Amino acid sequence: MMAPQPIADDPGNVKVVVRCRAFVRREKEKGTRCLIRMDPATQKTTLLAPADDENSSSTRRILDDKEFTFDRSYWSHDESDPHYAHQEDVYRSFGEDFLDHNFEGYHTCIFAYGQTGSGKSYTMLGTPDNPGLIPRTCEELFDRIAHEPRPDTSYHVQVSYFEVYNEHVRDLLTPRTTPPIYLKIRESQKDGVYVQGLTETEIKSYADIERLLKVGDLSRTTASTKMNDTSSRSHAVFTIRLRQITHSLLSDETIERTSRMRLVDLAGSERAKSTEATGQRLKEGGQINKSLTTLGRVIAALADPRRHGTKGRRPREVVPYRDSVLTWLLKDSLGGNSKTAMVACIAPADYEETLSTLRYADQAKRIRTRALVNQDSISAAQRDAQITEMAEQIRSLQVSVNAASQRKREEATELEEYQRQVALMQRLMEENRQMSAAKIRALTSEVEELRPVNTTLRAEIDSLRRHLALALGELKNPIVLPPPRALGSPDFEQEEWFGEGDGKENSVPAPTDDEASDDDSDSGYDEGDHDELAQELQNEAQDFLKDLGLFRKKVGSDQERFGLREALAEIMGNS
Ligand SMILES: Nc1ncnc2c1ncn2[C@@H]1O[C@H](COP(=O)(O)OP(=O)(O)OP(=O)(O)O)[C@@H](O)[C@H]1O
Repeated sequence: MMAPQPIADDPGNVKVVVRCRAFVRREKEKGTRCLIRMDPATQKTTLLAPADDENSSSTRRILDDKEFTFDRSYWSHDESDPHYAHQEDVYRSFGEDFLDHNFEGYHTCIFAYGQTGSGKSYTMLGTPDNPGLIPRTCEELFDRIAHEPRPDTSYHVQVSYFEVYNEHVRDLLTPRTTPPIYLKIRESQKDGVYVQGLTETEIKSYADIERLLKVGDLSRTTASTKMNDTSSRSHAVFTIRLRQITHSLLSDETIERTSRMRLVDLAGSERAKSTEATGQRLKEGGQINKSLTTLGRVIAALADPRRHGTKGRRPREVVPYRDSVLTWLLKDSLGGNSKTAMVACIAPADYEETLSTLRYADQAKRIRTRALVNQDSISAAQRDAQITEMAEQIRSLQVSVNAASQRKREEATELEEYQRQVALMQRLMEENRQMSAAKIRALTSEVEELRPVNTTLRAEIDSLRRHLALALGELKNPIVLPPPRALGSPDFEQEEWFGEGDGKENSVPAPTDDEASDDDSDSGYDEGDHDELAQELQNEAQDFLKDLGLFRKKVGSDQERFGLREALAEIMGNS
């Protein structure tokens, strides 16, 4: 759809009305005097200075009567008064006009301002018996749609409801959550300032709206303060969006009007002293006052006649919309494309607070907005062109969707490949694990097989050691045997003699001349031969022991590698 084209520019001032409520029980009990006078003929509102004993001002200044003139002054203080303004009167003389503007295609905004407990919620929402501006406007909206239908027009109504609490935006048409969900504020060329993700509900009847209002009011942040049992601690913004699509058979033209009606119930301005607030209430009060002060600065900047900056005058002052969430959201309604009204609600017996409200309202009177009819009209030919353009758009979107799904498919293939690789890796790892287990099993059985060989070898080593020890002992202390002799030979006697000799046992016989000339090797008892043999045996034994050491080491390293600690430790212990 094309952006709505303005067909009429209606610069006008913000409409300001004031409403004075009745005494509440607390005030009646105190026997408070009413400080407000209203003249129905001139729409003048007079704030009377309190008597000395009623003066709550801390400075005890001399207070004067103050007079203000507004578009309307609603006297809702004394029901017996012929000029008493009922809820119906307020709607008929003021709210109804704004509904007319909506049907004409203008954006509108009505906001209620005033100190805490001054009657803002009563004016905007009212009670089931005395409904206020919001329900009355909605009821009449559907009444008009039902009873004055133009056969060539179709109507579409959407509503949204949110609150600004402690500088956060919360949807009132969704259930409360803990922690609360806060929505973001966005600004765009086309839509201006808007709340991102806000629920916009299509409405078919007033009954739907009644239901949604109940949901929203239950969700709204309220609390009991000294000034009001059910004090609204947030600013609540109820928005109705009306789309009227008219098709003229005569000109074959389609006209679409889109208008937005904002109905704002602000939180009450308050003095901590009057509300006796502490803790959370005091913090809320601080935030409420902060956003209302910013609203005051925005109003002051917009009301400043110099802001339109003609030659030689001071340049246009920057309006501090962005200094609070509330003013940012109401930017368009306060100083832009909107017909706007303010209902200043006042309590009948609070001079200071009422004076502040009336001054605020008096300043708002000077704000000028430039309301436009938000209308988009297209001929049949344009509509056809639009349809063609949209069809083209759909086609290109289809291409994007296809490309996106192709990308998705590719991503899916990549994912599949990844999963395949992971599976492969897992399989390889499993195979490795199985191989290691098999190796360990094989080594274990090898060790088991070697165990008896090992035992045998140990036994052999032991016996060899013993042999070696004996051989060495024998070499060191040889047993001398008589030389072999033929039986009956003449030397036999001599041999005996030799045995007795010099009485020494095992003494070496003196060699004969022949023997002395003989080579040493002939003798089996040569000392050098003994040493050599001993050395040889020793070396062999050492080699053997070295081999055994290597074998042990091998078994030890296998034990390390394959973790057969216990089994091998046992083996090693045995060896
Ligand atoms: N015009 C009126 N006629 C009768 N009672 C009224 C009128 N206006 C307000 N009241 C009563 O005054 C009390 C305070 O009104 P309300 O809750 O509307 O104040 P408020 O300005 O919205 O306060 P707050 O800022 O704390 O939310 C309520 O009990 C309400 O019923």
